[in-house]
Amino acid sequence: MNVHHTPPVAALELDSVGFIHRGHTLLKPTSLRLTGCQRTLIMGPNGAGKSLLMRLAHGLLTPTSGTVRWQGAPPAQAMVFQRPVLLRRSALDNLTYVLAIHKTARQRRKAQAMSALEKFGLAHLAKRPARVLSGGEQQRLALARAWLLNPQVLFLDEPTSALDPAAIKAVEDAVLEFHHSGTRIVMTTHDLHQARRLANDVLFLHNGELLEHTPVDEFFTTPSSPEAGAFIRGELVW
Ligand SMILES: Nc1ncnc2c1ncn2[C@@H]1O[C@H](COP(=O)(O)OP(=O)(O)OP(=O)(O)O)[C@@H](O)[C@H]1O
Repeated sequence: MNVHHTPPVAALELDSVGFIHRGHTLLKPTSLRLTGCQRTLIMGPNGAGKSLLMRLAHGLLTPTSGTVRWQGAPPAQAMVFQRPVLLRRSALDNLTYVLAIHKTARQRRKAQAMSALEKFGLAHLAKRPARVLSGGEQQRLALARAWLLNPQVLFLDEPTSALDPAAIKAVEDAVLEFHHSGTRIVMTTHDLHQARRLANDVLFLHNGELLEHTPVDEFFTTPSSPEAGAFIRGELVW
């Protein structure tokens, strides 16, 4: 199945990236740089601008000011959403469809798709309509689909917020699997425990402003903004 990459992933640079909608500043000018094969967790209360920042970084939204730039060739990217968008087809066909779009030879599609289903513990559900799968199974199917794209950067927007602990564990294991194969991870979460488990570094947003970009240990032990401190203590309600 996928031949995972070894070349270094291009750095992503945001230079004074802002987003204003109908006169409201939703993201204040934000500059940051993501390099290497890190797991970056974007944290902050509801409405802080986490998803917005991620969509701008992924290129789903165009900033109203500033620039989003890859240093070098833009890498293969995939994005996993809070609620997976799946086709009204079987789990297997959701995957072979993606392979067809990416022009994988017809005779190789089924084997590759089955291999991805196996990797994410879904082989026994291959024939089941994707839309009747449980929330956790659907999310794993979305991850299997992303795996087939062999992304160098994987963006995940609160992929576990609707899941129970066992399903959360399965998704987190899958995220680590991507990372081990050389994929940079950029993920939003509300969950402090999840950030401690997964993050190398943390981006902390509050009211549309990036207040911190720090290694995870530093974020939890010596946050530099009072807002991050309050968030960590559970005092910043959302
Ligand atoms: N494309 C858009 N057009 C207009 N407003 C937007 C757009 N995307 C997000 N917003 C607004 O920007 C603000 C930040 O939204 P965002 O979804 O980024 O927050 P968040 O930090 O991810 O919050 P949550 O934790 O609730 O998901 C919200 O007020 C939202 O309504």
